[in-house]
Amino acid sequence: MSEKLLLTFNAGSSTVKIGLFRREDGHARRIGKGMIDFRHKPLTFHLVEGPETFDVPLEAEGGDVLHEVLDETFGWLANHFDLNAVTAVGHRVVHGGDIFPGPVLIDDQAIAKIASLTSLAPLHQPQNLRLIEAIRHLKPHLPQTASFDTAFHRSQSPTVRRFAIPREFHDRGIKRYGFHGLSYKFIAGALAKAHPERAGARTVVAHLGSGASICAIEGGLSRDSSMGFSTIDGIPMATRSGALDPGVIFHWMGELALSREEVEDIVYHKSGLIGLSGISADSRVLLETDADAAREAIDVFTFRIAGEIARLTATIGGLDTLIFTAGIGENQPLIRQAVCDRLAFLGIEIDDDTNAANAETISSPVSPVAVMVIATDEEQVIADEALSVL
Ligand SMILES: Nc1ncnc2c1ncn2[C@@H]1O[C@H](COP(=O)(O)OP(=O)(O)O)[C@@H](O)[C@H]1O
Ligand SMILES: CC(=O)OP(=O)(O)O
Ligand SMILES: [Mg+2]
Repeated sequence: MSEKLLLTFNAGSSTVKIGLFRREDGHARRIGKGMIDFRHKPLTFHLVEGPETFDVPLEAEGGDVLHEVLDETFGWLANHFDLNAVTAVGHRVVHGGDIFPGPVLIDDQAIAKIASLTSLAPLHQPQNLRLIEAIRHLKPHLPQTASFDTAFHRSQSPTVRRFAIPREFHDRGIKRYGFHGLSYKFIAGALAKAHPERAGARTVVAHLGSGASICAIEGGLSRDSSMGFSTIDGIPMATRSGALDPGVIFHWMGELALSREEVEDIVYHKSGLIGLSGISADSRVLLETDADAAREAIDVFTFRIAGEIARLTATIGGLDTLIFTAGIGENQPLIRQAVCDRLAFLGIEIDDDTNAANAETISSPVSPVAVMVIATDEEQVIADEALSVL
């Protein structure tokens, strides 16, 4: 058995993306990918191998124990790949707090530390831990590694990271961490590779997926981001509110006597595009309907994105390159157009044809800010980081 494979898991709030990589002279080369979307029951495993895609219905139901889902998923993967060749598993872990400055090999101690950060990312961290435990259960001999979303943002200055609250809370971890770091690390690397002349410039990256955030990058380092303490912060998302006046929370809990769970459910699951429109959490659907509420949802979304890009531009003292990425950023010309129209005061100008084609550079030749579309690949970063610690 000469071939060595590496498996990666990218567990977000509602999906798990699986990557399969071949280890080639210290590099990880992607050979397959899959996705399970926990929003849709019965669960299906969406598998991509080269140009082919397969949608496989799963019998397992998910819930708190993922062994069964993974066992079934491995069964299907084994039809396409030699899983006996898998020599390691890499995970995205959303919160590394101040504990993890970079990727680690997972052992009991690391698991305990990851678990200690659960209260800081209640939606993501338990899912990440469940996956790690499920792999330990199914394949106890396989080494596992963790790559942290927060690690990329540790280069932000104390001024950026501090909330204007009493100092004692900052010392107890109530500060801005930032997320989607694996995606931003990938984009910073891809920009440096494709356009070394742009790599050192002032860059803002808009990661617009179901979860969405924006990051200001300078010289490949994170300087500021729209997400701070939690994954609710910043711009509105598919189902999350984005930044919200804390007075609204007091009103809900005080005047309306809603419980913490009810408030959490509103801001994490019932807000953003689904809350604004009452129609769908998927911007594709909203762009295709004529309903006023759908148009308004997109307007609020692009208004808040443009506002945040402007704020981040102030953090890095100007803007040379604006990059759109993730599901919406990579595939939705109308959203990119609407955001860029709102940023026309920066001189930004989009070319309609290249924008419609999702081309790599979509700004017009006269635009002083280069506007780009780069596909992100968080799994590639997980795989590369896994190899770096194994
Ligand atoms: N091919 C596509 N065309 C248009 N929009 C898309 C496409 N793929 C994904 N999207 C949009 O991106 C969103 C999901 O983005 P993604 O980056 O996969 O999110 P996440 O990782 O948070 O699950 C979808 O809700 C949809 O609005
Ligand atoms: C950090 C975060 O919100 O992740 P996701 O978009 O994968 O839910
Ligand atoms: Mg994601």
